[in-house]
Amino acid sequence: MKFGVCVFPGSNCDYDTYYVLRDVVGAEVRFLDFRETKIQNIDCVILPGGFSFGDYLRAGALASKTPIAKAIVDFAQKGGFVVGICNGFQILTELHLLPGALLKNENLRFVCKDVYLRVENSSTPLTKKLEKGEVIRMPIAHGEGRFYVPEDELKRLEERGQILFRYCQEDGSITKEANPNGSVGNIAGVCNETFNVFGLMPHPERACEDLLGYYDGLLLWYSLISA
Ligand SMILES: NC(=O)CC[C@H](N)C(=O)O
Repeated sequence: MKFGVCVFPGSNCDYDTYYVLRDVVGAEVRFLDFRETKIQNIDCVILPGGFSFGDYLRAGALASKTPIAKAIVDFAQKGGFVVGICNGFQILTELHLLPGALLKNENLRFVCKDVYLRVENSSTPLTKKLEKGEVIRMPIAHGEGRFYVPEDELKRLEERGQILFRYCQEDGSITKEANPNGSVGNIAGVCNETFNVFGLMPHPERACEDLLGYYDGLLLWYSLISA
């Protein structure tokens, strides 16, 4: 599987993602500039974390108006895999490739900490190496991560299996205390109806090496490369 990592002005997880895919996972990967108009010879596009265009207007809003964003919509509509991490997730909701919106955190603060995530659907290309109900650990670092969808849409997402991860306690219980930003239903990650576009606020690329203290993020990349 060939990966492309998008680079916007203000991206700051682009090199981490590139490094993990190339040096830890051993995959083929190249950078994609935000001015590019076509995505060729790539199987999976990663929209990395960061502060694209300084988060002006809303996080992800300006990046969603770039040439590469238009190409990503086309690529996704043709069935290509797209993964948005944190700011990438925000860009994908702005593009309406993923449902809902990411609002300012409930406490109006930037939150940077480790979280536990419960796997809600383990039969998607991003989660197939995980077990349903399994608890994994990764860091978060965001100011606008409160996932919101109206009640009826939330129900539809649950019925279709589009919820990938929920913030939980270490034992997997879903509680208000485990929710770092006030996301509806403790939701940390979702996918589209056709299971080829994925978004999550936690950072799997920062959880791939023993040296950093965790490696659960690797399971997501291994899932994708075996998809
Ligand atoms: N780590 C990130 O990608 C940060 C996302 C975004 N800039 C926010 O603060 O919400």
